[in-house]
Amino acid sequence: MEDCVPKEFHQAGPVLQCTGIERRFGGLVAVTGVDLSIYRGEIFGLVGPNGSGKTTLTNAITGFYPPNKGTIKLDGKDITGTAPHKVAGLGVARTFQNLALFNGMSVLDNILLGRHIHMRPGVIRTALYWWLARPDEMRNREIVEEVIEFLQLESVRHELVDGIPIGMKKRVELARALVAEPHLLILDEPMAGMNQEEKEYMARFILDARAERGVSVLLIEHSMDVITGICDRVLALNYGEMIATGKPREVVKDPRVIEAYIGVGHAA
Ligand SMILES: Nc1ncnc2c1ncn2[C@@H]1O[C@H](COP(=O)(O)OP(=O)(O)OP(=O)(O)O)[C@@H](O)[C@H]1O
Repeated sequence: MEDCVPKEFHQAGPVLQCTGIERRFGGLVAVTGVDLSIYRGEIFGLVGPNGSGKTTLTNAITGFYPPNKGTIKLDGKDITGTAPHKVAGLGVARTFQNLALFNGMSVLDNILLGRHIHMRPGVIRTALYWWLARPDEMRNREIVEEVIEFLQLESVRHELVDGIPIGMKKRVELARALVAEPHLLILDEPMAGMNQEEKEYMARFILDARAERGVSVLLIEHSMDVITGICDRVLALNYGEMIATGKPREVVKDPRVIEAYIGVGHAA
């Protein structure tokens, strides 16, 4: 697997290393024997048919469903089983397959929520507002403004998220993840439900986030055009197991991947 890591990423070293990951739900083995390394600055794709274990793997990494077996290292440090809020505090941000925005709140307020991991509450802090809390608040506002501009959300900033189109909602979710200033960004189907133009915008934003904000990305995506267009490497899962890994153009042509998607194996 390491053989196909482009040289520039290999030199930068891994940000995430998963080894022998297994997660069961009762008798169901959702993910088993998964090894995966993401290098600094890489955009790493995760593909597989519905129910193949992609979300379960990301839930294991982010601490929502800790693995039953295996280890997860972030920046070389073992974080296996670490609680989700702590994993977030270590620089991992994610978006969800089903939008997790707060309806009834504005775009701006939804994005501001992404800063919560950098907010330090406390009685003394509040009492010393001008000396301690205010600089933090200014930084929060500054980064939020920066990300709103970066993702071109200016025109909808005061609108309720309920009323904006799906493509914009997905962008708001990305904004909320980016304001946390992550170094690893996990995107669970960020282009689901989008039209072609919206997809192209989102692909551009992901590439720019890597280039301008230095994030590494784990991208779950069904569209093979997107995978071959923006990912450096890709891992394909089926029934919770790794079936192919490597360069996107090779993985999408792999007969096991084609079979998994077409469902030939399911019929047998
Ligand atoms: N909380 C849970 N409890 C029980 N089973 C679960 C749970 N979460 C996932 N599963 C099961 O684990 C398997 C893998 O599901 P998972 O959602 O990880 O797949 P996926 O590849 O992300 O699918 P999709 O593309 O549809 O999102 C499925 O059989 C699913 O039903």
